[in-house]
Amino acid sequence: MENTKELRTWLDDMKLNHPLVIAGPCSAETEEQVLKIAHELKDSDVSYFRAGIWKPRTRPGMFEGVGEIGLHWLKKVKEETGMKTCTEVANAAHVKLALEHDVDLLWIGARSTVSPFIMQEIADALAGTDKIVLVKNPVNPDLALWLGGIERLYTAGIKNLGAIHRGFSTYEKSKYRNTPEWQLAIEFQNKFPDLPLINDPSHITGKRDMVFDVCQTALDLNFDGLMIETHYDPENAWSDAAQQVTPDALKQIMVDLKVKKETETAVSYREPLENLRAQINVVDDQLIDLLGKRMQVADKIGQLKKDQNVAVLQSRRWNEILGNMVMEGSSKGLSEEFVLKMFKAIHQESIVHQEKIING
Ligand SMILES: O=C(O)C(=O)C[C@]1(C(=O)O)C=C[C@@H](O)C=C1
Repeated sequence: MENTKELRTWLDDMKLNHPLVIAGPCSAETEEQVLKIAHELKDSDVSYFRAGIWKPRTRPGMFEGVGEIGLHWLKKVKEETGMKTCTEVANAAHVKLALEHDVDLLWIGARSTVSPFIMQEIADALAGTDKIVLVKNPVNPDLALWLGGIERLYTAGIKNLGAIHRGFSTYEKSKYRNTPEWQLAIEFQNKFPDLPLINDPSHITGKRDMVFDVCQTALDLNFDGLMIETHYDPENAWSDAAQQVTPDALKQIMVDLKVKKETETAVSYREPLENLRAQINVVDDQLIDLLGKRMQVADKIGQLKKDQNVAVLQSRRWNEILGNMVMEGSSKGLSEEFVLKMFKAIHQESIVHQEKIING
C-alpha cells in the first residue's frame, strides 16, 4: 500500500471547516440514552455518532454491550438527527450485522488490530464495501502491526480508510490510561501523510479532565479528527464512566480548541523561523558530538572491565546518574519522563558499545 492523495478523498469530500468529530457514548445502554445523547449532539461539530454495541472488556462478568438491538437504535439516530453513525466491529458476524443495518462507519478496536487472523477475517467480511473503516492502533506500540492491519483492508478492496490513535498499554503506570507515544503517531504520518488520522483522547487519558489537553496536542500534530466519548450522565455510564464528557462539555471543547494552520508563507513567520532553526541545527550537532564523546569514554570503561573481568551493568552507578540527571533536568525545565527516557536510551547504547568491546 502506497501513500496517495486519494486516501483522504472521503474526508475531503465532507468539506468540513473544522476537524472531523466522532462522538457519542462508550456503550449504547438503552434506546432512550442513545437518542437523548444524539439529540444533544445534533447541533454541534459532530459528523458521526458513535456507540459501542459489542464491548470488548478486559475481564468477564462486566457489561459487554447490548448487541444487535443497538443497531436499530443507531438507525433511529440517523433518521431523527441526520448524523451518520458508527460502531466497533470485532468479527465477521459483527460486520455482517453492521452492514445489514447500514452503519456508515466501522472501526476496529485495539484488541482486534493485534491479531492478523481477526484482521483478515474482518477484511474478508468487509471486502469491497464503500463504508469508511478506521483501524485503532494495536494495544502494543507496533507501527508495522497497525499498518499491516490497514493494509489487509486495503488489499480486500476497502478504499475509504483511516486510523485511530488511542494510545498504548504499558506495564509502568503513568498519568494516562494508555500512553500516547506521540512519536509513533508522527512516524505514522510520515509514512502515510494522506491517510486520515483521528485521535481518541478518551482512551488515551481515561479521565475527562485531561481530554481537552490531549485534543489540543493532537491538533497541534496535524491530526485530522477526534473521537470523543460523550454521555449526558457520564458518572453513571455503564462503561468507562471516568472518561466520558457531557455533550455540553464536548461543545465547549470544540470552541476552545485552537486549530492551527499547517504552515505559513508570510515573511514575518519564515524569517525568524529560519533563524531559530539554524540555532537548533547548531545545538543538534553539539548534542551528537557530545554523545559520540560520551561513548568513547564508555568504550574505555568497557576495555577496563574486559581486562579486569568486571560485569558491564553497574546498577548502583547507573541509578546514581539517573537521579542526578532528573534533578539537573528539572532545573532546566525538562520533565522527569523525558530525562529518564533519554538516559535509558543512552545507557542502552553504552551497554551495546561495551558488549562489543568485551565480546569483540
Ligand atoms: O560506570 C560504568 O561502569 C559504565 O560503564 C558507564 C555506564 C554509563 O554509560 O554511564 C554504563 C554502564 C553501566 O551500567 C553504568 C554506567
